[in-house]
Amino acid sequence: MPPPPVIKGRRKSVAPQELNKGNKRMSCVIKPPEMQTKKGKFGEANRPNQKFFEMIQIFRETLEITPISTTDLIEAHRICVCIRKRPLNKQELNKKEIDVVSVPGNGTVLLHEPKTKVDLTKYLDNQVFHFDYSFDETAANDLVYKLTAKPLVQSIFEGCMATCFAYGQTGSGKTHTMGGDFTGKQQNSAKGVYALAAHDVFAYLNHRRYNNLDVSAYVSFFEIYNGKVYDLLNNKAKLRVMEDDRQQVQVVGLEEVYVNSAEEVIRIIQTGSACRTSGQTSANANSSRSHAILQIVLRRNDRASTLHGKFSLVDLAGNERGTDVSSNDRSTLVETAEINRSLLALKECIRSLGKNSDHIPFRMSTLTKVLRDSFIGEKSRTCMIAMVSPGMSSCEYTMNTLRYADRVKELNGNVKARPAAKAEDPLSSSSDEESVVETGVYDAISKVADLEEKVYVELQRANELVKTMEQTSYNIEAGVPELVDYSQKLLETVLALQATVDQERMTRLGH
Ligand SMILES: Nc1ncnc2c1ncn2[C@@H]1O[C@H](COP(=O)(O)OP(=O)(O)OP(=O)(O)O)[C@@H](O)[C@H]1O
Repeated sequence: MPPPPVIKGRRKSVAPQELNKGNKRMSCVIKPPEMQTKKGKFGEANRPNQKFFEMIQIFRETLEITPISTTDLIEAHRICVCIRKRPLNKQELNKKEIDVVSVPGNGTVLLHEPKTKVDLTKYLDNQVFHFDYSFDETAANDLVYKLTAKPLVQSIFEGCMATCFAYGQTGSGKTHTMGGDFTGKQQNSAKGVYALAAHDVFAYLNHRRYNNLDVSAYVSFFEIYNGKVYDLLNNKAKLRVMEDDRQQVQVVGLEEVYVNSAEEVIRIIQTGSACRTSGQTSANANSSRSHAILQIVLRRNDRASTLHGKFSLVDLAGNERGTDVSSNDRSTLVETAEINRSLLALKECIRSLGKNSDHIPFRMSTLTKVLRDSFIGEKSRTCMIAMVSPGMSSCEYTMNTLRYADRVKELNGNVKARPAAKAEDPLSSSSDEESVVETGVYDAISKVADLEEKVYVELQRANELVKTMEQTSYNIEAGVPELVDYSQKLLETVLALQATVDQERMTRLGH
């Protein structure tokens, strides 16, 4: 068996080429006879998947680990994407689940996918991913916060619209990261990204550098479930999302509470979280099927309470809903379509922001609609913390999470500011030619945009239809999956169409 590659040193600089070329597959095969000791070097031989466990251990022994720490340089990112792995939990340990995720540091994450060939030879398909930061199971919330959300807090004092997303499978640690860690069933709200950000907001508010800003802080907390907005600070009142002529999106009637200290914000978070989970049973845990959004808003102390900066912290719905279409339950299918749409739209909006694209597909979901500010203009800052569960049984979901985060990250680093418009030279014939070509491109783009809008309207209709059908007693079980499937395909077509147009435009404009 060839030795697996070694990861050395700091990210991108001294890591071996194989791991630096992007996301790679590496195979590691162990033939059965080599591992037939009853209780060998790696402990219990009666663990299910013991062979895979041993292969992963052998692989890990070759990895050079560079632990991440609070003293690491914090790089300024307009879009930051990182991965956080949680430890195996009690249940997983009891089931002797094996840990298939390695985090050697420097932003690298490896997923060791256990595979079996037709001749029953077991092997690992090792997938390598690179992100801005990667946190292993020992990383505490404050370390994750310091490198991800903390830089965004300061940005809102500079007038930015900052957004931090917690993405991942149910049970992967989104709420643990955002809302605080658990001791038994008790959540320590003071130790989550929400609370740590609130502390820093007040630290900056009281700092002399921002004394002259004359702003105050306000908090709102709401959730989006099945495309509808519910106010968590007002007994889950259902709210409407409206867009005015200037494309400004408003959540009508959303409670915005003036706050004077971090402790007040923590109390509000506790009230909102309690409201979010009230009335739920374990069979109806819609907290993992809804997106929760905490917004800390800075408003000037003028008459109009003008918006100065905003920090949106989003605990997203479990992404396994996005892939789980096997269920025949109608409401689950509708939910799935909705979560699918919002997570796809979110990815495309962040990618459009990364590409400096003029067209941001924010209308594709309620989530992206209410976060429209976050995707527009030079003053947008985004951070995505993608959580992964380490167990072998979560392997497929973990791969989905890593791929999603990777797509969000894909264009990062290649982002250039758009070049200033060239002054027109009436004597230059080539400039005439160029402008003809560009006009052609823009015509094409606007035609495709119209088409896209029409497809979107159709998509909305299809979804409305699903909802209406859901409310009737007519037996429509067979029709719903087809409709959901149809709307999903339609959405994917639209997004692909839009990606092609954006790519074309970037190429023609020389980006
Ligand atoms: N980094 C971590 N360290 C220790 N325990 C963790 C970590 N992340 C998550 N856990 C534990 O794992 C369990 C599930 O985490 P959590 O509730 O945060 O998942 P989630 O992704 O928010 O799920 P859902 O989508 O259902 O809300 C909790 O008991 C939590 O305490």
